Amino acid sequence: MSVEAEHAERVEQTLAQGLPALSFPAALETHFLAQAEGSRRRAITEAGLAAVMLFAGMVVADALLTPDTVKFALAVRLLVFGPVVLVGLAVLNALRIPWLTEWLIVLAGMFAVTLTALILLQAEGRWAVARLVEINIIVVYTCTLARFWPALALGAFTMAVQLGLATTLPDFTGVLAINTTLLLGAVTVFTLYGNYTLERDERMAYLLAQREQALQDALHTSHQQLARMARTDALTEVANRRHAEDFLAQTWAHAQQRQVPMALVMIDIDHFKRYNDHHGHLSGDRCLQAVARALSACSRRAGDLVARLGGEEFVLIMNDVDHASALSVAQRIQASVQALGVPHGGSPSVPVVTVSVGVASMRPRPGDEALLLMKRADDALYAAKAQGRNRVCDMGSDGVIRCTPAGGEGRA
Ligand SMILES: Nc1nc2c(ncn2[C@@H]2O[C@H](COP(=O)(O)OP(=O)(O)OP(=O)(O)O)[C@@H](O)[C@H]2O)c(=O)[nH]1
Repeated sequence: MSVEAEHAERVEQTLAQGLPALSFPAALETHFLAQAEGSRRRAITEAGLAAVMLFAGMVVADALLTPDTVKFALAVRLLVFGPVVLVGLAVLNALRIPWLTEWLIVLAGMFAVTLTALILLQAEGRWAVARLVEINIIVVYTCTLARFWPALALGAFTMAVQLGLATTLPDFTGVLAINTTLLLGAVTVFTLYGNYTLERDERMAYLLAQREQALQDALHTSHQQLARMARTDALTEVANRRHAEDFLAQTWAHAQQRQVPMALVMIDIDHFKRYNDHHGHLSGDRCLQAVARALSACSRRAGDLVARLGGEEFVLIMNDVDHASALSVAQRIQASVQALGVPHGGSPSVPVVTVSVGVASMRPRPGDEALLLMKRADDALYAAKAQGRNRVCDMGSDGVIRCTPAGGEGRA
C-alpha cells in the first residue's frame, strides 16, 4: 500500500472512532503537529513576547497593592521570567519540535504561576490574598494557546499551588479562601472546556481536510489514468490512432509556423495475415507488442511519437527533422524488426517477421495540409510493399520514390 493510501486509511479509521481522547495514532499525530508547526510557532512566539511584557507590567499591581514586594517582584519579572521565556522562545524556534513547543507553553505558564506565588509570599499586607486572582489571568492566557492535555496539567499544577498558598498565606482563610479557590476551579474548568472543544474542532477540521485532499488526489490520479488510457493503444501500449492524429496536427502547425521540416514514417508488418493464420492470433498479438517495442526503441528523440494506427500498421511522427535523418531512422526500424528474429512460419520470403516502411518529409508551406504528408508516406509504403516488402521506400520533396531493400544495399 502506498504512503498516501496508508495515510488516507488512518484518517478514515480515526474519523470512524471519533476523538474522545483528543489524540491520533502516532503517525497521524506527527503529521497533524508538523503541518501546523510553522503557524503555531509564530503565534506562540508572538504570544510569548506579549506574555513577557504583560508579566513585567504586573509590577503596577505590585506597586499599588503590595508595595513591600516591588523590589523583589521587579527583579523576578524582569530578570528571571523575561530572560527565561526569551530563551525558551529561542529554543523552540531553533529546535522546531512540535510536541516540545506544546509543553514549553505550559511550562512558561507554570513558571509564571510559581513566580506570582513567590511574590505573594513576600507580601505582608492583606492585599496579597486579593492578588490571587492574577493566577486566574495566567491560566486563561496560557490556555488560549496551549493544547488540551498540557493545559490540563497547568490547571492541576495551578490548583496545587493555590492549595499550597492556602496553607501558607496568613490571611488566606474562611470564606475568602473558599471563594478564591472556587473561582480558580471554575475558571480552570471553563477554560479547559473551551480548550477541549477548540482542539477537538481543530482536529476534526484537520481530518476532514485530509479526507478531502485524499479524494482530490484520487480523482486527479484517475483523471490522469483515463487521459492516458484514452491516448494509448491497449495492446501495444504505444499511442493510439486518435493521439497520433492530434499529435500530427500539432506538429504540422508547429512546423508550418516555424518553417522547419517534419517527417512521417509508416510501418506495416509483412504478411501478417499469414502470421496469424500460421501461429495463431495470440502469437500475433505478442508479435505486435514486440514490433511496437522495437519501434519505440528506435525513436529516441523526446519530441517523436510512435503510434499504432490499427491492425499491423504503425507510424512514427518526427518533429523538426531533415529527410536524411528520418530515412536513417526508418532504416534502423526495418533492420531492428528483422533483427528481433521473430519466426514467421507463414512467410513466403524471409523466415522471420519483417516490416515494410514508407518515409516522407516536408517543410509545410502556408496552405499545405498534413494529409499531403500522410499520402506521400502512404505512397512510399505502398511502393515498399509492391517492390517485395522488407524494405524502406521514401518520397522526398521532389515527389520521387526511392527504395532501399533489406540490408540497405543500393537504392532504386
Ligand atoms: N493478432 C492480431 N492480428 C491483427 C490485429 N489487428 C489486425 N490483425 C490482423 O492483421 C492482418 C492484416 O492483414 P493484411 O491487411 O491483409 O496485411 P498483411 O497480411 O500483413 O499483408 P501485407 O501488409 O501486404 O504484407 C489481418 O489478418 C488482421 O486480422 C490484432 O490486434 N491482433
